[in-house]
Amino acid sequence: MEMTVVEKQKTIQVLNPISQKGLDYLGEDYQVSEDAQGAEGILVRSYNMHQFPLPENLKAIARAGAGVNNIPIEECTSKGIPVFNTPGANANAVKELVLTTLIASSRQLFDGIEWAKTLSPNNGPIPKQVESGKKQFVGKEIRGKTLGVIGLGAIGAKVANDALELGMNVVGFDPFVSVDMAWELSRSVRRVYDIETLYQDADYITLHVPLNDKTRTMLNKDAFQFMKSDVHILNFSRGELVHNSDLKEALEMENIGKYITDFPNEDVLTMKNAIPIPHLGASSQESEENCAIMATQQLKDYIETGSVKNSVNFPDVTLSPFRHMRITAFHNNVPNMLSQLTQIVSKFGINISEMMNRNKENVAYSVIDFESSVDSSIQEQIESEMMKVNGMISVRILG
Ligand SMILES: NC(=O)c1ccc[n+]([C@@H]2O[C@H](COP(=O)([O-])OP(=O)(O)OC[C@H]3O[C@@H](n4cnc5c(N)ncnc54)[C@H](O)[C@@H]3O)[C@@H](O)[C@H]2O)c1
Ligand SMILES: O=C(O)CC[C@@H](O)C(=O)O
Repeated sequence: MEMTVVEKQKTIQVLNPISQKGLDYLGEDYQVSEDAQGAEGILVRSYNMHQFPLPENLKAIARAGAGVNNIPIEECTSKGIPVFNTPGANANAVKELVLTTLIASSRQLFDGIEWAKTLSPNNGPIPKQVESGKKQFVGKEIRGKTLGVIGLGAIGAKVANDALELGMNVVGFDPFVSVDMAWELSRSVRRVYDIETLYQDADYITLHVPLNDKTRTMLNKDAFQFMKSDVHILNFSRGELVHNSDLKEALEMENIGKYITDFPNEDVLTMKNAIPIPHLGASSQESEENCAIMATQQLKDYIETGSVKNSVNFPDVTLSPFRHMRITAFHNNVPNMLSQLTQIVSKFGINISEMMNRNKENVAYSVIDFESSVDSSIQEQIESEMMKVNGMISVRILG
């Protein structure tokens, strides 16, 4: 009788809806579950993972999106779990919504629509009421006005370039802009090196920075005091970048004009001249598919080969498939690690076919390919010896 050995499927836990186009990339060796039971990978969008107990067997987390402030990065690093994101995959979707709302708020479209919905035939013919009431909603064209873009990454650079095409003057601020993004950016964007100049010059300000300890509440009363009193501020990055009570006061006192945000909270909903949008920046079919495909591929590639692409806490390493066995080790970025690891391998009389080491800030990732396979008891011994090396965080044996 012929026996079929059924390989156990790997489990990927999904914490938010992930486009099926992305999940299809996992193939039949994987099962997708909302349950943490045995999960080796997690796919997540905006779910807040800070109080979330990480599954015991977890190998990696992939964020289908850009911002990773909902993930406990430090905890993941200390446990040797890479966190991936999908840079640029939703940038076009966000850019389109930023430009849409920039024009719509400038033309008082949101207020106008709300007013139109309140009209009643009891007060006379609707067309007559429209024509007599529309004068309250005379807006401004954006052509010839100045847009200040804070953060010139994947989204900010796209917004800046397209705003120029719409006839705006664009001022950009980003002290850490990457070389790739600097190449993307039109030379007509005027870069400034002090943010106050941007605040002073801009008729519209759009925020495209990550939320971190340096950017939290960066828009506060000290910032608002430099701005034009009719400035429109667009926040499609994160709510916490803006100081709530300072914002409320600035809007009440008409020190700023309007606040358009993709991140409404209890306070924002009651603020004068605030326009709440229910986090729709990345909610296009194309963007959801792009993010899901990129996140799934990166997660699967890491689980199966140890390759690292677009991780926020691991160094990038592109690896070709291995023939027999591969060891990946994640450790502190200290001297002599690779030689300690090769010594352990050679003690077991194993030939090494390839090895490499990459670092990122204070951590590093070493990969060693074996020229032959070894049985599971030797694998266990190698893993346990490597885990004893000073500075070692995690070890995986693949194959
Ligand atoms: N509304 C949405 O649905 C949505 C979608 C995607 C991204 N986002 C948010 O937008 C943010 C930006 O996304 P992205 O794809 O452009 O990311 P990105 O990493 O490509 O760009 C961020 C840019 O901000 C710059 N920066 C960092 N700190 C800064 C500071 N203090 N001052 C000025 N610039 C600074 C960086 O140098 C980088 O160029 C994300 O972190 C996320 O929070 C929101
Ligand atoms: O998943 C989403 O809908 C939003 C994602 C967005 O906030 C991001 O940071 O990429």
